[in-house]
Amino acid sequence: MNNVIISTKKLSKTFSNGGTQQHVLKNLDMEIYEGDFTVIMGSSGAGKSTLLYALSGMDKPTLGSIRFLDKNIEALSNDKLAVFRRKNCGFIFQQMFLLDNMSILDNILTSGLLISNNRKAITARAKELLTKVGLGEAIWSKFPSQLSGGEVQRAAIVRALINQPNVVFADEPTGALNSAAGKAALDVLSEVNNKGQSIIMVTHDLRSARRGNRILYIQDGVIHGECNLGRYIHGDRERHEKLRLFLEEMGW
Ligand SMILES: Nc1ncnc2c1ncn2[C@@H]1O[C@H](COP(=O)(O)OP(=O)(O)OP(=O)(O)O)[C@@H](O)[C@H]1O
Repeated sequence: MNNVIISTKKLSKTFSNGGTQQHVLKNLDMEIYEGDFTVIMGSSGAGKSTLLYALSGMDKPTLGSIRFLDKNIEALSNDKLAVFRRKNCGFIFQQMFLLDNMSILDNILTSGLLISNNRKAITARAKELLTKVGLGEAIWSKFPSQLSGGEVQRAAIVRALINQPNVVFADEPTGALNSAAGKAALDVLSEVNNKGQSIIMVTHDLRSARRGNRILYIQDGVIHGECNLGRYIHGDRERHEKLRLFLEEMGW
């Protein structure tokens, strides 16, 4: 088994909604392994996104700790956390908008140049990734407002991957994509995972979920079950069936 890259101890997240308290994550202990494509599933409202935000340091837990590499991220100041995230994390979240006043390519280069000053290499990588997700040259100079939702989503995926982060956090990365565009996006995620980057993805979509090698099912604020599928192999019907049976058992 690979090294642990993120672990939580008694992780709790409670929201106060109009005087009532909602305990979404409850004393949750879990580990994420380096190099894994971890998928978080569960019913709507179970707390999948809440968990993803906590693991990635986008949101602070109410109680408990999150060890990410050699840092307890819940204890970091906002500035230190921002530096840590920039160095180690890529985010594919629905609400992570691109900057409106910049072209698609510039949006991606701006992220890339935050941690590297090799403009030539960053530009080449950006163009390669854009092409892989199906965004050809014709749209590189367009502004986000001139693109469809699915095109923006694919550009956001490239932006998340440009710095080759240790961990890519993805929340329904294919949510706005049709079948072909979704496959292209998932192929890029599988490819970077095969090269060693860890991925943690929340999804409801079976086609996306079966890319993962480890599926975690969240229920009642804790990890209720897990399924190890092994590395993704294209066209492997057995793994699809194994995932389907696991989800059926979990009551999905
Ligand atoms: N910022 C917030 N303030 C108050 N309540 C919140 C907040 N964020 C999430 N919640 C509540 O916490 C619960 C879990 O939300 P979360 O988005 O993590 O669920 P999810 O499993 O990702 O759901 P879905 O699959 O529907 O996206 C929901 O009941 C939601 O309303």
